[in-house]
Amino acid sequence: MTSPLALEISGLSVRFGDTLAVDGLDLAIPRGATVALLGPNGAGKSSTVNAVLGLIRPATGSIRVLGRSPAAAVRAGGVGAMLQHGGLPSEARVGEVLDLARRSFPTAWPLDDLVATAGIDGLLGRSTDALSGGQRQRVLLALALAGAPPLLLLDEPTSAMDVEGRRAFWATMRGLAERGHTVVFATHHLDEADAVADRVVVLAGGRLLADGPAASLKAGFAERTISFTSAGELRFDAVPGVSATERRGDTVVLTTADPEATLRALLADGGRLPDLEVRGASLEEAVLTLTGALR
Ligand SMILES: Nc1ncnc2c1ncn2[C@@H]1O[C@H](COP(=O)(O)OP(=O)(O)OP(=O)(O)O)[C@@H](O)[C@H]1O
Repeated sequence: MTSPLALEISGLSVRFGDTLAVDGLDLAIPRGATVALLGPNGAGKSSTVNAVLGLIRPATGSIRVLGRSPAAAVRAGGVGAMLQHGGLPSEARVGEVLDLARRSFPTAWPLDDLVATAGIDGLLGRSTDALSGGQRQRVLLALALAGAPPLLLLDEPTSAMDVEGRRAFWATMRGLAERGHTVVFATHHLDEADAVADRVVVLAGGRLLADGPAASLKAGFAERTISFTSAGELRFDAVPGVSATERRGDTVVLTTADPEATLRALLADGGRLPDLEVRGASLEEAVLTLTGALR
């Protein structure tokens, strides 16, 4: 029977000498999910991705990819990857490299659609040595997609892309997810993870800290931020609910566990709050708090 899971990781540990890069990781990712791997530098994201691709041998644990061993899944064209240090052959045309990649898979992605999906229109005749960082990443994406793999593993895929390139890239990923592909990506762009992933996995020191929808992660943080313009030297420490105050130029930023009580007090007696904004924790704040970078 075909496994309903794209990825099943049990008790995975990866060791480099004295460094335990991944420490007892359990993760089950169903087919069709879009999952972000988050965590600070050295958290173990790349080590996990590399182990799933069969590029490094785990110290302990087991990994099943589309119901098979990593090597068998990769051999069968089940997995496409964009790695952090992925390279392109030198002195070749993009079109030639792509042709070669497509020919090596049992089912190649149709060229026209592949070019449109990866956004590399106009680059096929270019030398691989004459690409910008963002163009290079899109060509690497096209190579990852060449075999129409059900599972995509992307390690910081947008790190060299400009804002427009990122937007286009994530629109492509959403399209792939809608077509049933499973997308697992490591990133430091938490806003992107929040917007794109239906599930986020937070690692630190090789351990799993959180695993669930971004909304549940953020909901665990009851505090809200209230900001408004106030030029005076008024102090807000004693306002009900307020646990921290900060002034950024003319803007006052209050952190409160009870936003209703805080606002009621601020607006009492005809008080005015120009440019008022109330917002919940961002995914960035939630992850930084979880990983201990914020109090
Ligand atoms: N080839 C290697 N040899 C020795 N140590 C390594 C190797 N690769 C990774 N490490 C170590 O393993 C730990 C986890 O690294 P990993 O690259 O998996 O983290 P990461 O979460 O991907 O970090 P980043 O966000 O910086 O890419 C780090 O302490 C790192 O120094």
